[in-house]
Amino acid sequence: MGRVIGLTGGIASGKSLVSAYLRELGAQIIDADEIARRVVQPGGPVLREIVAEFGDAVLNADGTLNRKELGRIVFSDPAKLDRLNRIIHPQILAEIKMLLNKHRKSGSERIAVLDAPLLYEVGGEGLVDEVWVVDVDYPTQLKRLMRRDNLSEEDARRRIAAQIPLEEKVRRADRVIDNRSTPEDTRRQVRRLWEELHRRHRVESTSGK
Ligand SMILES: CC(C)(COP(=O)(O)OP(=O)(O)OC[C@H]1O[C@@H](n2cnc3c(N)ncnc32)[C@H](O)[C@@H]1O)[C@@H](O)C(=O)NCCC(=O)NCCS
Ligand SMILES: Nc1ncnc2c1ncn2[C@@H]1O[C@H](COP(=O)(O)OP(=O)(O)OP(=O)(O)O)[C@@H](O)[C@H]1O
Repeated sequence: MGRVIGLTGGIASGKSLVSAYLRELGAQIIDADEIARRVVQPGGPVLREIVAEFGDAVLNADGTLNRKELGRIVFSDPAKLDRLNRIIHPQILAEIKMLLNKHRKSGSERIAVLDAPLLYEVGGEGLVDEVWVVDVDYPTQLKRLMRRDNLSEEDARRRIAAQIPLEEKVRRADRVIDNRSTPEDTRRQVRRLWEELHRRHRVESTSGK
């Protein structure tokens, strides 16, 4: 009851693609990137702390966070990224814990998927029942990231380097989805894992676990 899968991987490895399929299959998606955007809304303590640390240059004229500018600052300097993480990660984690508790307490049979690029980096694997990692080879990841976010090769490499290496995440994963090939191929793997999860689940409930 209330089972939770942690979905992670590298930047631009294909988590959004996989979580969209999982949603179609009936999963309830909890999106950490979306939570990260919510906790920096104007008027809140997190945005105030960010401005105190990085200055007014990280604000748009309307008082919202200038994400592009903050991204430029933190992804070119690991010490600055660390300072941002110390401000924002505790808030993101608290929000995730609250949503997962709500899901578990609801008694819902629905499977929840926590889509969190930094699940391992923030020590969040203990919050989920199992971890699925979306894998891709480095050249493909780099190419897709540059194209999607319109980044130079150097900037894309830096963003990839700001995370635990994907090979390590793969080693730590319970299940791995290989997203090197076509979206259709990935969809087939996701469906197989989803069916396997339900088979395991049924065995567990009939054996009284
Ligand atoms: C620096 C910010 C403002 C840049 O915003 P931008 O809109 O350009 O990127 P977006 O938030 O969509 O993130 C894109 C991808 O970058 C990667 N990424 C984001 N934050 C981080 C980080 N702190 N460390 C390493 N990689 C990160 C993730 O793979 C994410 O999916 C933003 O990424 C941010 O607030 N980051 C800190 C919050 C965080 O850690 N988010 C991840 C959720 S656990
Ligand atoms: N199998 C695929 N074939 C071709 N392009 C793909 C494939 N999977 C994903 N992409 C493209 O690669 C980019 C990255 O994928 P996606 O946004 O799903 O990654 P993500 O892991 O969610 O990234 P982030 O960590 O930044 O949130 C997107 O532009 C997406 O359209």
